[in-house]
Amino acid sequence: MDAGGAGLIRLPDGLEVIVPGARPGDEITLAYRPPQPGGRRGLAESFETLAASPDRAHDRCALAGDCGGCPMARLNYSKELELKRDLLVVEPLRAQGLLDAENASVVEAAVGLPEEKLRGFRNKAVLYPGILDGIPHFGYYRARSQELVPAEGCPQTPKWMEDAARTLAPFLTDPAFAPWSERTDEGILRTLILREAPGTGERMAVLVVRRLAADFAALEKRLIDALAPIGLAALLLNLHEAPGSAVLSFAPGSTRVLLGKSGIEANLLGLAFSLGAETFLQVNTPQTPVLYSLALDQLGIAEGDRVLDLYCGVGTLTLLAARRARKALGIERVPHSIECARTNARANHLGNAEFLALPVEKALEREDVKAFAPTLVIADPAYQGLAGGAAEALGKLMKASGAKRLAYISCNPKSFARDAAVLSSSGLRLRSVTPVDMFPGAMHLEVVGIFEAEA
Ligand SMILES: C[S@@+](CC[C@H](N)C(=O)[O-])C[C@H]1O[C@@H](n2cnc3c(N)ncnc32)[C@H](O)[C@@H]1O
Repeated sequence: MDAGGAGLIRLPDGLEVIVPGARPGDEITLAYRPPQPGGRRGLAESFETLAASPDRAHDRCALAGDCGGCPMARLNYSKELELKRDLLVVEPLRAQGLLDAENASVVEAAVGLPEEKLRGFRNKAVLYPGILDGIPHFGYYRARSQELVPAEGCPQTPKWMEDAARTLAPFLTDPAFAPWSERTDEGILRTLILREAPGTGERMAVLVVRRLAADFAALEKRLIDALAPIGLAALLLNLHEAPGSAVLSFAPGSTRVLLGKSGIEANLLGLAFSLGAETFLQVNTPQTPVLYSLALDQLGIAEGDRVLDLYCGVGTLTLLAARRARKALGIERVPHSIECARTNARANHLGNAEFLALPVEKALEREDVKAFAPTLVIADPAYQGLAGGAAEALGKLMKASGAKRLAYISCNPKSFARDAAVLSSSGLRLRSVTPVDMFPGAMHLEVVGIFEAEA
């Protein structure tokens, strides 16, 4: 398979042909378009399966072929984990020269979900409205397009989220709730965000609107009544007037409460966290504590440690680390997340956790951050990884402060491999890489990399 989840055939002359929909182990006949002159890869125009791969799964997702979000859901789960580990994690590390004879076995087997948790694991769904063949629906966009695929039947989505979407769909024919079109800028409703707080099960819905219709107040009452059986703890309205594909508006005053509270309360590994409309939290409920525990256990926090948590969001890992350490310092560039982190620290009576609202690449150059002199570091960056010189600056800071270990959690093994090469050349040894599957079915793996300071 290629890294996008399509089948890939290697011909004896070294050329490759991409066969979307085919799986490793399938026996097929195909017609294909050869590569462009100078190119290496051709594309299948059609294919016929003579014998299906023994690793094919037929019952994991009925939408897998149509929606394109989970190309791996047509394989059995153990094969999916094995392939994703090799394609997404081993290959980029090898390309960076990090898997030499000495380091060949640093990549562990991928940690997957138990079979019974492969359904309904999402705690967040971002659904788009649309009218398909005259019928109103909420759904996901088909991979690499803005074509709507109705969400009904998506195995990742909990049933109550499907029920909420089904309840609201008929309202889409009301002009005060009509689907917004990015192309024409007509309509009202941009997205429906549904969230469920891990640990407590509290439910939230956010209606993101491009504009408010004059008669929205009348509709509001009917929406609230219709949603009553869903048992929402929070129903919010987010006014998002800017063009573009950002899911909601972060502008002050853009979110108001229609029903219940302004946020929901989560409990993660025994600590309480407030979730607002826009708060970042890992989307996979059963796998989040697995990921965090693995990173914190492998970091090996002792009572006297000073833990620096980079890209800390609302302080989830900072506070979990603070519970085991002498002091923890979280750094994050979104000021609102830092406010939430401070509130979360107070709510959990963790007075040994502090937070700074700064871009990491700038913070690592500051004297007060250097003076914190961490003994251990956590980094959990966004897709871009330790960007803007942060990898080099982190290597220097860890050396200067004599920090023992770094736990680097990454949602993008490619930028992880790039950063691992920089960190390795600044005196940190890559001890282990554990892939953790946060998105079964999708071509995605999270990794936890542990780096040790060389003696
Ligand atoms: C993958 S999230 C991790 C959040 C947190 N560790 C958690 O598990 O909930 C990455 C975080 O990095 C923040 N971020 C992105 N770029 C940043 C930068 N240059 N400096 C600081 N924070 C940044 C994002 O706002 C986001 O909260």
